[in-house]
Amino acid sequence: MTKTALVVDDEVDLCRLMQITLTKMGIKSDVAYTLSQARDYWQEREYDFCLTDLKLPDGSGLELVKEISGSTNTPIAVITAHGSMDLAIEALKLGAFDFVNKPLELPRLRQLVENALKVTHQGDDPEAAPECTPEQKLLDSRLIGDSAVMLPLKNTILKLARSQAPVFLSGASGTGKEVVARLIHDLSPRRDGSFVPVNCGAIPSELMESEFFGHKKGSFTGAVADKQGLFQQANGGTLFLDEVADLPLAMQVKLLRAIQEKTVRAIGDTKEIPVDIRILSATHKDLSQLVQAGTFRQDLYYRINVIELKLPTLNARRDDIPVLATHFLALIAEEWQLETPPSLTTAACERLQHHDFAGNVRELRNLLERAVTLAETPNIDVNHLGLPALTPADTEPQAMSSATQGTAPTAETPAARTHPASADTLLPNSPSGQMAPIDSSAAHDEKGQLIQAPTSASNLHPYRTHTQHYPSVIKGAAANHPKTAQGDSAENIKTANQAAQAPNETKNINNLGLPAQGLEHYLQAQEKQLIITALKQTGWNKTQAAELLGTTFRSLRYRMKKLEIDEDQLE
Ligand SMILES: Nc1ncnc2c1ncn2[C@@H]1O[C@H](COP(=O)(O)OP(=O)(O)OP(=O)(O)O)[C@@H](O)[C@H]1O
Repeated sequence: MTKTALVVDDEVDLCRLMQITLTKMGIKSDVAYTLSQARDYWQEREYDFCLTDLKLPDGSGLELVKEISGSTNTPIAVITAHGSMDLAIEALKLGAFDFVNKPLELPRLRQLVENALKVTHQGDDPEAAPECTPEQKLLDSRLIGDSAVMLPLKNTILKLARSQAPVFLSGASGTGKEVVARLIHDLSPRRDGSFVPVNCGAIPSELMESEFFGHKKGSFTGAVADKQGLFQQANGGTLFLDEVADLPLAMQVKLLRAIQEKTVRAIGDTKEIPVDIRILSATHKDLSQLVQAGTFRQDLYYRINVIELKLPTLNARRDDIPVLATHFLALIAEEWQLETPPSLTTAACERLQHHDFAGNVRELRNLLERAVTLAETPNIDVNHLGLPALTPADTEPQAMSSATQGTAPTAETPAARTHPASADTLLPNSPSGQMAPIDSSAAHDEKGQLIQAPTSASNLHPYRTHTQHYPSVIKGAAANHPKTAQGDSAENIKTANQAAQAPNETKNINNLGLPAQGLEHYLQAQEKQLIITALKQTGWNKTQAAELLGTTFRSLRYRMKKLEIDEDQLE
């Protein structure tokens, strides 16, 4: 069916130019020269998208943005006078899909229109129930959790995916910021382009400019060939600036310019190259505080933080722990090629729901990996979790709410609501922890039965996040960080497998289920393995590994010395 557009601008020549461009793209369009005319057209007819100037004779195009995006899913883009970035940002905040600057550059206009049409293609099947759309299915299979805080978050993600606005993902470490960033990209009209994640804290400052913008051969010592920067790699797709707070100030200025101008210039090059990217960014730090402290530029903050999406801590959504655990156990079974998928006993599941997850979802996953490693059978019980026994006081609603760091409902936590278990049932080796076969698709059995990991691999994550491929960073930083290149998902999986299978020390349990060579030896082997896993995940960056392990850099360095962990010997 022919696509249709409404063009709103009072400049007759410009309208003609836009109409000709649209016609060449096979799109029929109506032109309105005033706000009221635009409203009339909008009432009378249906359009696939709208393109409006902001300055109209009888009002502001922002009003139209508010009206259209508030009542429909139809994308509306705005045309802004060159340099009026503030208005463009306001339009994006109000729900505009994208903006284009005057004087109009036709390639940019065509690109915008193509993206708008891709948005309108999404959810084209009017028969499909909202929960059955491919977008919703993808979202549900990758962002696990349907607690009260997750449902509105998922709706917002679907909306944000349709827009081109920069999104800033905030939230504590391990809450899933990278998972969400990937989802926004994969659900967006840019999904056919690349998703380029970059850990801003991992690039040595002297390599930063070359990493982001590229360089020409011979532009500095060591530039033996032309190199494409991350901006160009992300062209047509999404650039995800992870740990954006760690950008040095000098780089912040250059980044701001590239984001505003939508052009980059490689080191040693004379010409600017246009790039079409969407910027997503994230940090677990309080960026507004860093702005106040003067270590993060206000203008860049304003530019990347057009829309902020705050991810809840795991403590604030304890209802999701069973379903997350099921998901991770299925992943572990798949990745480690375990014959029988592991499953949690009721007691173990309840113990998890009472744990204070300072490391959020990542901690849950790591904890389960350790538990599967420790358990001799596929049944994961409380004693495999390595968590201290709960006291009756721990299970009281007040104690639970104090563990939520103020983010969960304080009067009555979700955990307390769903699992009004007595302290007895939460103690290790509770008699309630018996195996019982249940429907493998059930995330949590309300009768308090076993949590069983599904055997189907249909909704498994195709990747393990946190330490992602950063191809450009890796190549550039290789000289300084030779191990970074190995920090990819395959390596993570291998490391996890090693943790599960390889070290004889960790498996060295006698028939009585006790460490054959004594507790001390056994625990040291465990400690060593976990530290190596963390170091490998961070490309042997000790600061980041310490953070992953919830310890300090000094303590990690001390332990590495004590346990004789040496990068060179291990590789
Ligand atoms: N809702 C979720 N569903 C499934 N897996 C999740 C979810 N949230 C987080 N994870 C998993 O938890 C781990 C940490 O997630 P992620 O790296 O996205 O967190 P983050 O907030 O970006 O952390 P950091 O700030 O430390 O970079 C990953 O293994 C990820 O796959």
